[in-house]
Amino acid sequence: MAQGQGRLNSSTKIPKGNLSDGNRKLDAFSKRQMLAQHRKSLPIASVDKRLVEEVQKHDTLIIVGETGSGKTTQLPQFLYNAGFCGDGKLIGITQPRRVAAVTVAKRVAEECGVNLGEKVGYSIRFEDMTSSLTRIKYMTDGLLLREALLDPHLSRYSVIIVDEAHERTVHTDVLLGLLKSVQDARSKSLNNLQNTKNKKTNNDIQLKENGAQCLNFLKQYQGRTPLKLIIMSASLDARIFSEYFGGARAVHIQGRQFPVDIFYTLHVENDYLDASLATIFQIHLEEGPGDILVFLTGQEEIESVERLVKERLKQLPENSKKLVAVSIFSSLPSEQQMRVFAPAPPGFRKVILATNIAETSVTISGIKYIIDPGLVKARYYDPNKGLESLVVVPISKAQALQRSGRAGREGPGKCFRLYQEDQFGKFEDSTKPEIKRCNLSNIILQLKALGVDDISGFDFIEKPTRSAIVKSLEQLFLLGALTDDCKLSNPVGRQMACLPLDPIYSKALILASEFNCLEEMLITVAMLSVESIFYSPRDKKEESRTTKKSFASPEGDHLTLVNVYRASNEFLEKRSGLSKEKREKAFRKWCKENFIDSRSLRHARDIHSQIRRNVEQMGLRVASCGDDVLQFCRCLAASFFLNAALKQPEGSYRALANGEIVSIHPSSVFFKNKPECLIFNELVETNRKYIRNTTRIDYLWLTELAPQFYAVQN
Ligand SMILES: Nc1ncnc2c1ncn2[C@@H]1O[C@H](COP(=O)(O)OP(=O)(O)OP(=O)(O)O)[C@@H](O)[C@H]1O
Repeated sequence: MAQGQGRLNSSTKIPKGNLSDGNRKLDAFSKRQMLAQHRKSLPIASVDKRLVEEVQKHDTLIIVGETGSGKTTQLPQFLYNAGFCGDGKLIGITQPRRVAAVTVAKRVAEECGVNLGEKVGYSIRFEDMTSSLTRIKYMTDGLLLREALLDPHLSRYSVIIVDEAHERTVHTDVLLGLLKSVQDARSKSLNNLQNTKNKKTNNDIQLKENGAQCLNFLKQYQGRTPLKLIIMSASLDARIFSEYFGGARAVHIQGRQFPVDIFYTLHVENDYLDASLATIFQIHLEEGPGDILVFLTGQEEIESVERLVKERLKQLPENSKKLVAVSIFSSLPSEQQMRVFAPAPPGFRKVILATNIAETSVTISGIKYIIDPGLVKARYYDPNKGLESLVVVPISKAQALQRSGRAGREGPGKCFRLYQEDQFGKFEDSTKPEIKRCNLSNIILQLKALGVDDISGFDFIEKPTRSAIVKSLEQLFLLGALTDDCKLSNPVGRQMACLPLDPIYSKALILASEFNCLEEMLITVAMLSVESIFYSPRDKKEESRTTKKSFASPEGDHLTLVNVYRASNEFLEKRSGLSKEKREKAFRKWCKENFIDSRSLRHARDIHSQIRRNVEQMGLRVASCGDDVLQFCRCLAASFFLNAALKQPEGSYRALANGEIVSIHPSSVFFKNKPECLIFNELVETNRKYIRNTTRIDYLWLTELAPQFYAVQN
């Protein structure tokens, strides 16, 4: 286990006590009293008036304050109470992650004593929990960008708080640029109106006399308040943001609630999974009560540690077995993610195995111990090769601080860093902005839809490389989303921008309505939007392979996914008479027997209903190609032509767009029986360059269906 000395100390302390345990026993009234007391004890509470004044004085404000000091939950309430929601305006708070938006909104609704969706609500992709009463709205940064498509001046908002800005997600970065221009536009239009008002009141007595005109004018005037923008985090370099916003004011909130002692290892840990496991059990057996949060790099790793925890528990004496493991990662459906927030059964300790999804913003009640191996899985995109790689890299200092900050929120905590202190010293201060390492097609499509034609001229806080912009523009042009002069095409580009999907998937849906196979494509896109439908336990590899074959389509992985989805439909329809619980139980059993991840399939079914609604609203024709699966394969070729590959003599493939030599992923139906030509969904580099989700196509279709690319090149 890690050893060392405490590093963080509290400057503000409140009496010890486990709020959530107490809460359960209290009635609603005393619960509210307790919440009110808790609110008062937060470090931010002592500076509430000052913060409100700062927001009143400055249009842009940067707030840096310790983790857990109360920024996310309290500031919106201070602003609401100070009258920032007059005229029915909203305070919007963006989060980089869905789970944070949902859980923080729930907490704030509870603190305000209202039902979620009334005064306090949240909105995330595929889920809206707001109403006409909502004034404090938590949402993902991506969602606010989408809102700007419909309301370019974000006129419903008086304040926007961009929380956890240190994460520098591509959405946060673009949002900052957009908010800067919205602020500008709103101030200008306000000045114009002010001038008009002055002129009119000076020269035009009629205005005062004409009640209707005056009322109209006032309405117009009041609708255009300046947009207040607040940028927040516990770990951001205020200087960068301040410079970007023309010397915006930055304030620091002092103090944290409870101390978190930091421990480092004395030696380098070569096997961090083994070290994590050892630390979990050392805490469990030697430390006092309190739950554990472990940061791992991905689903596979989480599932393997979960299995190892269960195995090791079997070897412990009966009185030491009271430990439950729960996991959280981004591809889990929201309702499954929420399980980590439920208390452990009485007398049990909970260990949460999480990716960096639980790194910022969230408070998980009961967490006292953090285990941080110091690693994260990050996506890197090479625009020249069109190659995405998933690489495990060291975290930044900012991330380490955020991770330790998940403890010390309800009482003192401990953070075990499974690396040496001098290793920590070598970590980058902050995380490399995502915009510098991701495929930009999606974001460029959205910017175009927002009317930003000159992407290179857009005021990014940090500009992506020119080659990344050019490559993405080229891709969008080839997909038909842009015209020759790089404007959004009508209707295809506009329709693509309306769908909350990767441009290539949106294009596949639009084309599918022409190929009469939108029903199959909707299923395919939904199934591809979740991590992995099939799983194969180590001890049942052969059995799971045989079961998977029963769904396999000779055309490839896409129709195999369609077969799984339809089989689940059939299964559920036959049990439509059962109660919801019984049906769900039967569904899970069926999934288990078929080596299907029930959580992923449930999630895919939800996504399917959402995007089906989207395409219906757009007026696309939803029809099935029935047995004419060739139509579906041709449609895949017409949409994924940029991802076509040809078999090489030695059995590998050459990706036609970039010449990369790639292998078929072992999970594919074509792993052994390889067709001459295929299209794939993903090209990912892990230990090799793999293509995943493939369908057999005829090479000649490419020139016929995508002449814009193949007729020129070949
Ligand atoms: N869901 C919750 N359950 C229990 N306590 C909570 C919950 N959410 C917040 N709290 C309490 O409110 C405090 C302030 O939380 P808040 O999220 O506002 O802090 P923050 O300053 O935004 O932290 P961070 O920078 O880590 O996001 C927490 O430390 C915790 O004590």
